[in-house]
Amino acid sequence: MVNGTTGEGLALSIQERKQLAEEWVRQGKDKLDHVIIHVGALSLPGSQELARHAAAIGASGIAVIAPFFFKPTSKDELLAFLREVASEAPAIPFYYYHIPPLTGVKIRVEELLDGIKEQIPTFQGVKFSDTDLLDLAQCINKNGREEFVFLYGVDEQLLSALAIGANGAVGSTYNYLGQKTNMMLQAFAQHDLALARKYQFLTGEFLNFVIKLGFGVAQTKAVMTFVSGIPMGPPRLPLVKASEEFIAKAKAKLDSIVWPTN
Ligand SMILES: CC(=O)N[C@H](C=O)[C@@H](O)[C@H](O)[C@H](O)CO
Ligand SMILES: CC(=O)C(=O)O
Repeated sequence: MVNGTTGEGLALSIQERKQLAEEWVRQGKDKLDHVIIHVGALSLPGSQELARHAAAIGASGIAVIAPFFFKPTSKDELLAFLREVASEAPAIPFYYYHIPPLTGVKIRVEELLDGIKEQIPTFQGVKFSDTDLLDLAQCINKNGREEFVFLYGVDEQLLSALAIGANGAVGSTYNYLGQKTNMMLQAFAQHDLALARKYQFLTGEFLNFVIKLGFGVAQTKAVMTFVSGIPMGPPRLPLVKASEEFIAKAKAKLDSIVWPTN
C-alpha cells in the first residue's frame, strides 16, 4: 500500500504522490501481488485526480481514508464521498482505509457496509486500523459470503483480529517485522496458538517499548532505516526526525529480542 500513513501520503504534493505511485507500479511488476495506491485527500477533486491516475498507470487497487478537516458526520456522508472517488477508477478494486486515530472519523465500519456494494460496485474491503474488535467482528459476521477482505492494521493485536477472521494485515511494522509476522501467520494457520502468541507477544514487547518513548511515522522510518539499511530520509514537517537517543534505544531493544527457533 503506497502513499498511506507510513509513506506520508497526506504530506506530499499531488505530483509527488503520482510519481511515487508510478515508480511502485513499475518496480512492483512481476514482484508484488498487489500495489494498492492510497488516494485519499482533503479535497474531492484531488482524490479523484489521484484515483484516475492510479487506474491509468495499472495499480491493482485504490484505498481512501475519510476526509478529516471537514469531516463526514454520518455513514451516508462518508459513503457519498467514497463513491465519488471510487467511480473515477471503475475497473479496479476499492478499499476503505479506516484509521480513526488519525482521521478522527469514527463512523463504524459495520454500519458503512450496509448497502455499500450498491453505491460502490468496486468495493473490495477495508484496511481496518482501529482497536474496536467488536466492529471488526460484526463486519466479518456480516460478510458471510466472503465477498470482502478485512486487512487489519493495529499490528500489536493482529492475532486477536485473526482469531475473529481478519483476512490479512497492512501496517507500518511489517516494513521491518514482516518475516516475524509471517511466522505468526503460519503458526496461526497451523493451529499452533502457543507459538503464534509468542510472536505476538514479542512484536508487542518491542512496540510497547517504543510507544512509551513516543512512536509515530518519524520513528517508524528510523527503525525501517536501521533494520533494512535503506535510508528512508527524514519525515516532512510538521513531523520531525527521530532523535539519536530514540534510535539507539529502539535498536538495542530490537536486538535483545530472542525469537522462537521452532
Ligand atoms: C495509527 C497507525 O499509524 N496505525 C498503523 C497502521 O495503520 C499501525 O501499523 C501502527 O503503526 C502499528 O500498529 C504500531 O502501533
Ligand atoms: C500503517 C499503514 O498501513 C500505512 O502506512 O498506511
